[in-house]
Amino acid sequence: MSVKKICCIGAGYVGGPTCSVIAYKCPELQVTVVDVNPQRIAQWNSDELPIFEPSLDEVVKSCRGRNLFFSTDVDQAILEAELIFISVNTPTKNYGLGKGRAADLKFVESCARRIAEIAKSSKIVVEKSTVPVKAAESITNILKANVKPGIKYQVLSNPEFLAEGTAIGDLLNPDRVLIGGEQTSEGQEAVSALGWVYQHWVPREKIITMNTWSSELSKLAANAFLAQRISSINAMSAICEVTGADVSEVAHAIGTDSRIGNKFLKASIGFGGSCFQKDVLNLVYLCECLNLPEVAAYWQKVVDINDYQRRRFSNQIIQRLFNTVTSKTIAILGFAFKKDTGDTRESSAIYICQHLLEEGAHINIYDPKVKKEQILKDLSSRPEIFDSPDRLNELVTICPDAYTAAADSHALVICTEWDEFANLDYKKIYSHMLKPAFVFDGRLILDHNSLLDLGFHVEVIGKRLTRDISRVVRTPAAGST
Ligand SMILES: NC(=O)c1ccc[n+]([C@@H]2O[C@H](COP(=O)([O-])OP(=O)(O)OC[C@H]3O[C@@H](n4cnc5c(N)ncnc54)[C@H](O)[C@@H]3O)[C@@H](O)[C@H]2O)c1
Ligand SMILES: O=c1ccn([C@@H]2O[C@H](COP(=O)(O)OP(=O)(O)O[C@H]3O[C@H](CO)[C@@H](O)[C@H](O)[C@H]3O)[C@@H](O)[C@H]2O)c(=O)[nH]1
Repeated sequence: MSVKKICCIGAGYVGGPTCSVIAYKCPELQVTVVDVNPQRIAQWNSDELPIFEPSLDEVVKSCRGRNLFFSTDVDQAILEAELIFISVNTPTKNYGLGKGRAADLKFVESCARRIAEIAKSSKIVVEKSTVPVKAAESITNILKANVKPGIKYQVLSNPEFLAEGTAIGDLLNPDRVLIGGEQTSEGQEAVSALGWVYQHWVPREKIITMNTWSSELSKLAANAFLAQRISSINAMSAICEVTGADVSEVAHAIGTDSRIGNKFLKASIGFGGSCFQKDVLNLVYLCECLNLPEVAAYWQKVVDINDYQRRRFSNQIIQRLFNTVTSKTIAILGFAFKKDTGDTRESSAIYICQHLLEEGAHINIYDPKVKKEQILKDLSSRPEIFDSPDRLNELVTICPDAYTAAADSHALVICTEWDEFANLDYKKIYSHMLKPAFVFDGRLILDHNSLLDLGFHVEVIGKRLTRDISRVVRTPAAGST
């Protein structure tokens, strides 16, 4: 089947950037991204895109209206396209069977049903959303059960590996593109058709093809391995803080082993984002359903350690502030789940702020890209913390910059590794904070010795660093040798 028109259902963090890059690299293809959310589509058609992603603006503006379209007319786009990406959200189920672990596939299923109802010609349906193994089989069953005469469907798995904040670079220069399909001649023809789209810019050797189930599992496996590395280094960070070892040195030492590699070994306040926790829990649930309880327990620990790391960090703040933060003011720098994105889904900052709010702390929050309404919405996800509706607004202040957030605060907490936080005037910040002034670096981005010299009490993940210890280390005292 030759592909001329592509439709993508779901104009989110994946559908939007992925299809913009396809349109950018394949000018002869017409790409239409559709969504049921009219506000989102209006933003994609405006000067202020619904998501912040470096270089996304340029890519969208170079092809929007030429061969890239954003629309709410889902049916028309389905009707016209030969190839349809399903790129809708697959959140953790919050009801019924598998609640809190299984992926909720209701949006994926509704797309399959819509395609079956609308299509008047054969389609290649591409599962771009992250799904449990065998989801493609369910999509195929729905399509085939509703098939009209003369129409044929092929369902492919083509998971997305982009990371937010680097999405455009990841899409333009992917480590690999994975395509899973049926091991039949029609299946392989569909795999080739999708491969042809990517071959416009991705070298052929980076396009990996396999059976559908391997492809689906590979996506969950990749995220589970990445999340597991973070939980592993964060578990090491707890040992470091007790023993006096330095987690960055340990990460460097193990990362030079080419079998381990040096990426994804940055200790932190725990991984956030819409994917890692959701996908690891999805894997845990899959293992339980497959009667593999030991395997399920193994992966569950990756999430448990992440929860532990977040709680450990907020407990450390409370302990260092003389065991109480009640009515104290704490400045939180960064609310997004990582730098270079405005996305806050599952951000560790949410959990840390909620722990501090539970203790009655006042918090001043500054993030360069997250909007006030989003922060307040995220923090109110646990209404039981606030004994009255006004309490949230009483305890939380959203600030226009880091200096305002820090003024008159007892402590400054780095939650997101935004570059600008490393270059602030900490002398000025110190002079406007209450004393003793504390800095908690949850991302290991600050110059800790300079902060100590300015008079701050400094606490960092994975390293015991007090003013006194630092002095001993940096200026060997007489008689210490
Ligand atoms: N965010 C990431 O970085 C990332 C990376 C790789 C894979 N993924 C996976 O990709 C999928 C999408 O993630 P996302 O972050 O783009 O989600 P998102 O929530 O940003 O976007 C999903 C969009 O789908 C729309 N939608 C839902 N049902 C629809 C329907 N029936 N018809 C039309 N539109 C519909 C929603 O309105 C929403 O705008 C998920 O499975 C996710 O796990 C995400
Ligand atoms: O060494 C590290 C690396 C990351 N993180 C944290 O881990 C989280 C996730 O970061 P990252 O993986 O860079 O961003 P995501 O956008 O969540 O991307 C992940 O999830 C996507 C959705 O499935 C996949 O497509 C990507 O390949 C995968 O990296 C963030 O909170 C990071 O701060 C650390 O704490 N330490």
